[in-house]
Amino acid sequence: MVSRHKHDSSLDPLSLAIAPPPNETPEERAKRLREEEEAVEVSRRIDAELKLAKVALKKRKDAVQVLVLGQSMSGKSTTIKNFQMQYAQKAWAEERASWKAVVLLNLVRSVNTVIDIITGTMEGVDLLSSDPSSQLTPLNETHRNLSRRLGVLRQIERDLRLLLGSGADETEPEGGDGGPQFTPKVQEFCVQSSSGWKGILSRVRGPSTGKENDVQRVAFQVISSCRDDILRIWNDPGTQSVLKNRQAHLEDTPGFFLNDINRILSPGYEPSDQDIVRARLRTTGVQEYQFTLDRGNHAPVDWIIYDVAGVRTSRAAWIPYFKEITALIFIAPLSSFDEKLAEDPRINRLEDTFSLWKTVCSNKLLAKVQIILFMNKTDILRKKLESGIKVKHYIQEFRDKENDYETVSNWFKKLFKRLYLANTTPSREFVSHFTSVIDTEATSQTLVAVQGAILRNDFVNTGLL
Ligand SMILES: Nc1nc2c(ncn2[C@@H]2O[C@H](COP(=O)(O)OP(=O)(O)OP(=O)(O)O)[C@@H](O)[C@H]2O)c(=O)[nH]1
Ligand SMILES: [Mg+2]
Repeated sequence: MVSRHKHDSSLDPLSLAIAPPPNETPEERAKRLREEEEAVEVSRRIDAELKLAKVALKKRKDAVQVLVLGQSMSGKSTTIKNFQMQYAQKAWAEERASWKAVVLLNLVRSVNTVIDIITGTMEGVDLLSSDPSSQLTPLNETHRNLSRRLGVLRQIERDLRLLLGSGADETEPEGGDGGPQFTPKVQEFCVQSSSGWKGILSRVRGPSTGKENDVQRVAFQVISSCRDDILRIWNDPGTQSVLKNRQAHLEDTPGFFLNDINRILSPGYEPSDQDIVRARLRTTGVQEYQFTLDRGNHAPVDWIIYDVAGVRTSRAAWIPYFKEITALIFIAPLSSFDEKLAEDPRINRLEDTFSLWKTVCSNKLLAKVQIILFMNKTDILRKKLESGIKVKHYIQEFRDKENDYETVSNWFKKLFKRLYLANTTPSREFVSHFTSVIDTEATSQTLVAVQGAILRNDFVNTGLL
């Protein structure tokens, strides 16, 4: 019969290994016990962290994940700002002050553009056209003096750009043209940041002190000291006539704040919601925003929205997100029918958008993803058409149709729908909205509709409906 031996630690190699030394002094014993306690504490902490990571991963998997896509300047970040304003009011309020530096940068950039055009005209260097009639200018010595005095704003623009990082530059660093298709440089551009604007916030304000950044403070002072000169040069009929002659419609360019200069330079200025949606800062890498959407009687739902860079060289960074997402919002700026891509002036911007749209609709990884089209910048489209710009001069297929807003916008919608139906997976519905995402009130209605549609679709896909 086999008898059970009482456990003998002298026979157990593990017990032997961790047993205290035979001649341990009281100090050594105290030290050993302290170290053992610390080790237990570290292990407990790791367990807790692992548990938290697991919960976070599950939360992420359960979240509604939305990718916002479109070419650069289409209005992706502005759409997400609307989401933030509506559903993440605390973060929105905390970040408000950080937009001041962006507004100031946008403002000085417009002034510097005006000065570039004026000095170019005065020196006989035609910046925007080769029209010989433009050599006759209504400019004089006053313009020259004002431009010279405002030269100090060049340094202010440089300082603010440095403060705000690479997104403050409209041009991409050197690096090849990927074309409208996705290039294979995924890793290189896949810079994930979960901080979004918070990164900028901490750069603009001291992260711990919350005090206004020196660069921003000096910029505000210098721009304030130039206010009268800026107003004189901007409101001058000669300047306006030169700008008109050069077809430099500054008022319609992103981040235009020259008409708000008195308000912006008043003491204690803080950007309004409208200022923030109108401010322009290019997205670099991928930024992530999280919201919890309260749904009245239903359980709240977590949302993760990804904002990506739209320039051609960054589009490869979109692909890894295709596998994760629930829905994709595609932003198509309709007003761009007469513009060229900044990164490749040979390509019409609307053609690039159509080409991207086709690629997205036919992408196999997105076969089950709900796609929602925002036909954006309708306010600028309307203005352009009313000012007499003819669509047929840029898109021949439009032919001799009426050049009014209703006809043009509905014709564009038909083109998007036709491309969609020819390329999408069967039974996926075509969902589209005409938008002007700087109109926050109208956009909030659109977002409610989008939210409902995405949740409904998600429930159907997960078998909950
Ligand atoms: N007038 C008008 N301006 C808009 C509209 N949508 C966006 N904008 C402006 O256009 C500029 C560019 O918008 P963003 O949201 O930064 O563009 P984006 O698609 O994120 O661009 P990238 O980050 O470069 O990819 C901003 O100054 C916006 O205020 C619109 O519907 N109407
Ligand atoms: Mg952006």
